[in-house]
Amino acid sequence: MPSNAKKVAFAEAGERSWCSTMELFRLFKMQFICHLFICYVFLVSGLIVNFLQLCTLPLWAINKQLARKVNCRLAYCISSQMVALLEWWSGTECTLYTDPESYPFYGKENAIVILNHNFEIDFLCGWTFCERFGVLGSSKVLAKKELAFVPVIGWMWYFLEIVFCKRKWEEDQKTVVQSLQRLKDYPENFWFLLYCEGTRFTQKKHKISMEVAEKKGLPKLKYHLLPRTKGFCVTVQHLRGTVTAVYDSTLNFRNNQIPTLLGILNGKKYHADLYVRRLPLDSIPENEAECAMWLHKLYQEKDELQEKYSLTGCFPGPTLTPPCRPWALLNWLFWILLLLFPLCLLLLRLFQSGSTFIIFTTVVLCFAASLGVRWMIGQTEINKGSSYGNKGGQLNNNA
Ligand SMILES: CC/C=C\C/C=C\C/C=C\C/C=C\C/C=C\C/C=C\CCC(=O)SCCNC(=O)CCNC(=O)[C@H](O)C(C)(C)COP(=O)(O)OP(=O)(O)OC[C@H]1O[C@@H](n2cnc3c(N)ncnc32)[C@H](O)[C@@H]1OP(=O)(O)O
Ligand SMILES: CCCCCCCCCCCCCCCCCC(=O)OC[C@@H](O)COP(=O)(O)O
Repeated sequence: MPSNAKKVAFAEAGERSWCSTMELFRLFKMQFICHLFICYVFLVSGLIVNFLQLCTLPLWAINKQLARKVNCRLAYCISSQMVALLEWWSGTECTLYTDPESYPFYGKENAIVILNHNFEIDFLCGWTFCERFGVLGSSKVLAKKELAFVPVIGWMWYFLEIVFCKRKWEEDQKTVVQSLQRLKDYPENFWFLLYCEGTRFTQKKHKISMEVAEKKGLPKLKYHLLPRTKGFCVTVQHLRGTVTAVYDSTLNFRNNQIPTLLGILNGKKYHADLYVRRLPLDSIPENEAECAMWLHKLYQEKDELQEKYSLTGCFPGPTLTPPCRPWALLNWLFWILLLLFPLCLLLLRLFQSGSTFIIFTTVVLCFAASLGVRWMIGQTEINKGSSYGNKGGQLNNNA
């Protein structure tokens, strides 16, 4: 065989074996036993971190700023595991479309992030960008109160001073303002995420919110629910002087993919596109009614952008994707190695004991834990979402 043909045959054989290895790895990632192990690491490490967070309580009285910094690092141990799952396990790619003048500010200032709420893993893509710009541990959100009770993540959020709301303004106003005031002297750079739509997009919620838009004389949106303006206005008002910009962010997935957390756990690769516009906070009106109108106008622009994306399959402008950092993976590997040994020891002891009762109890406990994790994953699923936004509600005259 001529040497060139030999080289080609060699390269082809190499490629074939690479492909079959990747195929095996793909099948491996879909195995239930892998998911069980990932969830075991997440749950046990999460509960350890929650316990350590609890131990920082006395520190808050002595040195509040130090306690906050410690809690940011502890929270990173939990949230970065989910980011590692997205980046390294599923291999999902995240592309950032933004202008080069804004890029140097990301991660170097406090900002309010506005994001569309259409996907089950939009929060995870948000976290991924937080990780890449070094603000994952300190990232904040205006979250619905129900999430505070989710073990691990919800409990971690208490110590991160996350702002919770019941989505009933009369009850929320006081607590939301108090929580925002507390962030004024936060010792780490943070991004404060606001899903102004207040709930995830469903056809029913969209139809109802467009009826509200019509009654308010606002233009209809095709890809977004009508934004709720109170949370945004109050955040801008109370974080003025603390945050310097609003990051108007729009997320989409290539080829009309509908990503899910279960898909990520199964190793399914997605491609996320995020478009970010940096808007200086000074450009946002101080007057509440004007601020609300500003937000409605922003959502009209976001809607036009989504229309462009659906026509062209990409956002306009340059892409400047921050590189994937190794820390999330290293943190995950650390917990895997730490928790693998006691698990093996436990399983060994279990089978050595030969006791049917102990083995049965362990199987029942594993089953209960996996049901618990399944419930947690359910929190991210749109079809299990709340009924908030399914009713039009009363209208005031001011938009
Ligand atoms: C460089 C990279 C950049 C970016 C990277 C991207 C992101 C990374 C950033 C940070 C990551 C951080 C964390 C992420 C991790 C996890 C996040 C996970 C989840 C949390 C998400 C949630 O829980 S979302 C739900 C909770 N949040 C919100 O609801 C926020 C928005 N809502 C508000 O602001 C509300 O105003 C409120 C909650 C404060 C109060 O709500 P309420 O309903 O009581 O009052 P409203 O005044 O808003 O509503 C009444 C008015 O609305 C009109 N109305 C009635 N029906 C409808 C309807 N169906 N649709 C629209 N409007 C309606 C009604 O007429 C009233 O009108 P008024 O004229 O009287 O105002
Ligand atoms: C290493 C990783 C292991 C993964 C396995 C375990 C995964 C456990 C995941 C728990 C995730 C809990 C965090 C939930 C964040 C959900 C964000 C969200 O999207 O909330 C919805 C609200 O905005 C609106 O709610 P609706 O009114 O639409 O209803």
